[in-house]
Amino acid sequence: MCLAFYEVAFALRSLVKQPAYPAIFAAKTTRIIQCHRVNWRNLPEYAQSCVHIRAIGNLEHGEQNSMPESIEILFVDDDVDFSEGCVRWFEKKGHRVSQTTSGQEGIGQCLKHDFDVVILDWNMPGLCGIELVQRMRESNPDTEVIVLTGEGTINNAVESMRLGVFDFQTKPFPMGDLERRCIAAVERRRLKKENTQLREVITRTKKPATAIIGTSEPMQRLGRLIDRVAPTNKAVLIEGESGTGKELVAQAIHIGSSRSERPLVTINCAALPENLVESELFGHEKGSFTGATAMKPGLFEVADGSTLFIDEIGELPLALQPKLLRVLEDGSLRRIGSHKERRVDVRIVAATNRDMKIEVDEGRFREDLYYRINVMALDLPPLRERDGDIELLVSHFLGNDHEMDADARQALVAYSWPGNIRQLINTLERAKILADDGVITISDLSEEFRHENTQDHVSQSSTTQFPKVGSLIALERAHIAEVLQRENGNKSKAARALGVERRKLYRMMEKHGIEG
Ligand SMILES: Nc1ncnc2c1ncn2[C@@H]1O[C@H](COP(=O)(O)OP(=O)(O)OP(=O)(O)O)[C@@H](O)[C@H]1O
Repeated sequence: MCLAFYEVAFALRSLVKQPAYPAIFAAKTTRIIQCHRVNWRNLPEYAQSCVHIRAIGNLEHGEQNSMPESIEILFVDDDVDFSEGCVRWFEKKGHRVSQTTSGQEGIGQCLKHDFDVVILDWNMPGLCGIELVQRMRESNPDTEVIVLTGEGTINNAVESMRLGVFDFQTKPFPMGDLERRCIAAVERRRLKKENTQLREVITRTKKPATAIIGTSEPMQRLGRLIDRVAPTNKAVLIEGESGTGKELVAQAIHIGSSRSERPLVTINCAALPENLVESELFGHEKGSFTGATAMKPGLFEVADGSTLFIDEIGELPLALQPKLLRVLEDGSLRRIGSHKERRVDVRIVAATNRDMKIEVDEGRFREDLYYRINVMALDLPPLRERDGDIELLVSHFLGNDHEMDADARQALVAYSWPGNIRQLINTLERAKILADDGVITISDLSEEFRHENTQDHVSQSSTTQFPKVGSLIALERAHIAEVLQRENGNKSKAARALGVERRKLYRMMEKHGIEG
């Protein structure tokens, strides 16, 4: 059978003539409110005249979604026979269904659990329809609400749409259609979530993923391991010195997984003040601490269905480690200030430049968490151990507008690269600026490259270029930049040299706009 699918919209211009809708008019002027699919025959006559119908497609039964996934549904209806019938029908279809007979209980359940869809009756003793929908939307803004009522007045329909319910239907309503509406509601929920994810990721992503360059033996081995591990759902721990490309490897693992259509979400534990890490990862409710002016989902929720890359996991505060362990064990978490248990499906890829075994031995990292994140370990070799890769990387990062003479190339190949690929990129960027006529010579490289094979890259003659006159802030900036350069971008070493914690160094770099 071929079903015509209609999107029915109430044209506001007509509705505003009805005194019952001034609030909508004030808020949305000429916009059209979506009313989704309604039973045309059930609409009161005057409503038909102000309804705009647009066919959005013809679908064969079952064509819409070949195999509906299991949906978590809550029925709130005081008609026990009706809702028990619904529960049985939906359970047979493989959905997970709960049921309550009062609005108050329904809200209680929603506070404890994150349902995909709530199907509720409009007229129940105690809370009226509007109040119930309002409270549901407040407590669970992500849950889609479908109203199924015996008294479908246009007034109620419009009020519910205004409150953001997904659909408003009158009883009796065929079960098959109700299931299709639930599937569509879950799709809207998924799209909303994806939208949040994308926005979050866009604000965080500095640049698109880069190809991993390197044909040396250790890099070929790494490539094979990435191919093996990427399609699994297993947690991966990437270890390696600073600047060896750990973030790039995390991106490659995500791209090679079945989650690649969703964005990779990243958090750097060292770049955030300790007290913000928990809220970033797990989210918080409004008012749960000073400054929590609005509810905010954490990155675990943002990464639901995708991969979360936890950079510098060795910096994760000890007090938070049990909470992370719990998500890894059963996918459950609670936002700060909330009793509600939420479930997420997130793959963890973590990275560190610390020796995690030492962290465990010295009591800074929980052993049980270490084994959870270390299901598969990838060890990134330092650049000095990648035979032949320096030449490839130099050619790649030189680009088409610059050349390099043989002496300069030789100096780069002979160098030990303590700051790895990041240092190599910075070295080339600097040399490109200094090069005459686009040709880089040895004189365009800094002092340490001119002394072949020098391991002591901290040149005695390299003096800090402090501004002669200037503010304390400018002095601080110059000093941090100089120490970072001297340590070839290695933040752990730079932090040690500056006598501050790594986390503090990140904040100072951010404050001064120093790139890492
Ligand atoms: N094999 C590679 N091919 C091309 N570019 C690379 C490669 N490895 C690293 N890079 C580049 O080097 C820079 C540093 O890499 P990345 O940030 O992934 O290192 P990291 O190991 O995560 O560093 P940190 O530990 O300091 O966070 C990035 O610009 C990255 O794109």
